Amino acid sequence: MAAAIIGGLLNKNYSPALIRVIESDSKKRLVIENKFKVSSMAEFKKIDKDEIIVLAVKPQQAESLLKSISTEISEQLILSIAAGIQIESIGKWARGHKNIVRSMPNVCAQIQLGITALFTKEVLDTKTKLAVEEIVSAIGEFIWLDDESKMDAVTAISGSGPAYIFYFLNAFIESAIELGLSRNEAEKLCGKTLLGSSHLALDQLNDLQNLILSVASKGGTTEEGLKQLESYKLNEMLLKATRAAYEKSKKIGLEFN
Ligand SMILES: NC(=O)C1=CN([C@@H]2O[C@H](COP(=O)(O)OP(=O)(O)OC[C@H]3O[C@@H](n4cnc5c(N)ncnc54)[C@H](OP(=O)(O)O)[C@@H]3O)[C@@H](O)[C@H]2O)C=CC1
Ligand SMILES: O=C(O)[C@@H]1CCC=N1
Repeated sequence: MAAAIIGGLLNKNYSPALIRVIESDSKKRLVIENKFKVSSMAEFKKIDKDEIIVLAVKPQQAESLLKSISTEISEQLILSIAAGIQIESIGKWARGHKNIVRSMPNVCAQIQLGITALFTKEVLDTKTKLAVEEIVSAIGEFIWLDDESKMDAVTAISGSGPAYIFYFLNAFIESAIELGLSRNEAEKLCGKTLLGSSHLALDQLNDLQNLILSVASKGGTTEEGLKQLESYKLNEMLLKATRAAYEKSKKIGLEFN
């Protein structure tokens, strides 16, 4: 995800000189430097107070990392993308630090079509708020949440969501092959169907039933397919899947916080 954010910023003509990566693995450091032409450090050192620290490690790595760098942090803003990790914990691990924004982006950030949810407990000054928004808009769109607890739902929906869509697309392609199409044909037909349908639906999200009806001609083929999806209760399965991800996000919160 960190690479996606860096890529997005560079794509928006952010100067590589403004970005520094902390990476302890020397081989990885070299790859990052070569790929993005940004500077990197093996470990966190004192930084300017108006720099933003993007916390992009795995949730289980956040506590030890923050504790180890807490004496180096002063009033910089910490922008966390770690799933489940609450602002209160980040503050605690960083010796009472307050200037924290918690966010949940998604993997579509890689092509700057991500959606990021943001939350902070602080009243950010305009400059800091704009700087945060500049970072997340480099990887797509963003929304501010009014309640941190919504972050678990966001994680289950737009954070994890791309994986459900990839899972669906993979199954869709396998079905197409099962019906006699070649892999190439199946990938092209299914991929473009998903892309076109997404674009069409984005304009009419409050009228999806109507869109469904516009495809499902009376007595036609789509009706038969839809009947099967309904009889296997795809909607209930989706609810179960998103609820499981939501509960896991809450559990990570409780476990590490
Ligand atoms: N993947 C996704 O779609 C999304 C992920 N997230 C969140 O983003 C965060 C990162 O996820 P993701 O990018 O998938 O995970 P990765 O494991 O790919 O990235 C985490 C990186 O942090 C590095 N790291 C660990 N400890 C340190 C340290 N002490 N100093 C410097 N670097 C360190 C890891 O290095 P090493 O491998 O050497 O340990 C690794 O390169 C997670 O908290 C996740 O919840 C949020 C939204 C979407
Ligand atoms: O699966 C995860 O835990 C992370 C958070 C959202 C997407 N990936």
